[in-house]
Amino acid sequence: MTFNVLISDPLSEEGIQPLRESENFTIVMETNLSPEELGNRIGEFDALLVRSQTQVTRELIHKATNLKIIGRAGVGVDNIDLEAATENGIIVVNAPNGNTNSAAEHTMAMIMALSRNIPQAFHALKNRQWDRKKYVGVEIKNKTLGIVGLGRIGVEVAARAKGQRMNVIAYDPFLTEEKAEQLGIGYGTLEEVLKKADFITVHTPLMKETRHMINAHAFEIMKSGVQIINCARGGIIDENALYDAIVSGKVAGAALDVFEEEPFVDHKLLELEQVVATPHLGASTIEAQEIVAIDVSHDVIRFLNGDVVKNPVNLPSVPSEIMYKIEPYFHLAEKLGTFLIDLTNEVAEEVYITYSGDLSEIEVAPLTRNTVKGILKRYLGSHVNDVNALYLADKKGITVKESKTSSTKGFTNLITVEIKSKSGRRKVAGTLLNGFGPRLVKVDDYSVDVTPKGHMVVIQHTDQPGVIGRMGSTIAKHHINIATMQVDRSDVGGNAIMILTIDKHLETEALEELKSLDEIKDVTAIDL
Ligand SMILES: NC(=O)C1=CN([C@@H]2O[C@H](COP(=O)(O)OP(=O)(O)OC[C@H]3O[C@@H](n4cnc5c(N)ncnc54)[C@H](O)[C@@H]3O)[C@@H](O)[C@H]2O)C=CC1
Ligand SMILES: O=C(O)CCC(=O)C(=O)O
Repeated sequence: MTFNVLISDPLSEEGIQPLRESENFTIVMETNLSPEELGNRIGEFDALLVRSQTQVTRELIHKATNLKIIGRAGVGVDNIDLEAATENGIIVVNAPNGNTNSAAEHTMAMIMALSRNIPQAFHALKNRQWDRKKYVGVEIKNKTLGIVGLGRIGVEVAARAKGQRMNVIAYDPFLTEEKAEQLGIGYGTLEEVLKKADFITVHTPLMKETRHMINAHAFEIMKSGVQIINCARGGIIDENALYDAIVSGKVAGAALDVFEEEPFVDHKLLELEQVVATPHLGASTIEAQEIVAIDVSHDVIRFLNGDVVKNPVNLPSVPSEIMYKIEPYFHLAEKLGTFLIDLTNEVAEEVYITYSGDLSEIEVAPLTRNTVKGILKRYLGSHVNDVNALYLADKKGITVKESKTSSTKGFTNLITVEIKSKSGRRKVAGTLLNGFGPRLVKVDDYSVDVTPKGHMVVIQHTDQPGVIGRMGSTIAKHHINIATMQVDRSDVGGNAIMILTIDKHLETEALEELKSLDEIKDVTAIDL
């Protein structure tokens, strides 16, 4: 199978070598498409690779009928409509580590440029003006750098600023006093950081919670003469409030790499001499571009070849050593879900999944997604995948609950799935037998031992002589071969269950004939 990959922003040629070298990938690099042209072409592609320029909107995603994966060669995914991608079962991956150093170095370069007026002085000199008085700067040694958002880049900026003998104070909702102490920096609330700092640099993602977090009120509580740096995302700082704060003299200068609207060429901020700016260059180094492109290329290859990705954005990431342990259960989990929803033959209202034995000690969220995928496939078809299974269940009002128990019931591992529907509850359980693969071991309270695979028939009947013979001859009449048969009963002469695996699908006519037999209470044909 060949996969078509569209690269719509400039990516490092060395970085996309893994894709070029993969036999089953066709690469199209078109970095100047208008939104309309992109919309017209996107339907041809299985994968889309972008940086921050291409806007992957809901509208574009709706046109992307074959798209399976969006790779963001960088960190921020605010140019991608994640909800629309998730809803449509498209996985989004990014490259969160490749440009950390470059962004931190750029931030330091901006702090230095700002404190010593380097861009302004150079600009004057280019215009043949030798002015030493006008461009007197400030030292950064012993000044306080306030960092808002102490993630990968924030931490690297802190280390570099300490190297420049700055005092560093940071705010991040996940930062603890102990962690700050380990890093040798101060720790404060947002307000404390804003009040104490001489330089303030933001390193959060742009989200609704961080949009305009540096606003008119924030500028009001800052020290007079504060300098502001934004190498994270335009929109974290309110540009109009920043303009006013500079004009009023409250803010002495600002260094901006990112803007609310990009490209940013015609804005009143650029008219202010106190503003230095770069056109979103934080990650623009040879090293960073190569690494981020390599990272997303590998994830695209992994995903389209059916392997587990390393940097999912709209799926929780699971460490590879855990993934290695649970991957063998994926098939079992999905088949249990499908088997049970077919048996229930009604819309699920609640789904309970219990993991026992070995599985009680590890992260099982991917198994829950696979089970729910197995269930929802029966309502929604192949459009359901790992990415959107839980999202779609939620949209359909289906509650999914996961629990763990160390009780093994004699199995080293056991997944029990129970569905509550309008007319009651039904459950199945399955195990993975070492060396023998998945087994269905319980249907409601009956014990069975069946490989959940292929064409199956579940027959509920009363336990009495002759049923098996009559059922067998009815099936034979329809030229269907029975491959395996499992029977269990509640008690002698009570309720019983028979599970057959057969060589072809049980057609309606045969099914109705089976149902009409006296002792038979229900028959369900299941194709896994
Ligand atoms: N200018 C450029 O070219 C580049 C910009 N970036 C941008 O830098 C930003 C940070 O990147 P990373 O450090 O890799 O991300 P990260 O995810 O490692 O760190 C983000 C930090 O922000 C914190 N945070 C979230 N909400 C917050 C809030 N309300 N207040 C304070 N902190 C909050 C998080 O707890 C996290 O620690 C992203 O927006 C990314 O897009 C990244 C690379 C290059
Ligand atoms: O692709 C780029 O150059 C921008 C990098 C960036 O902003 C990010 O990684 O979030």
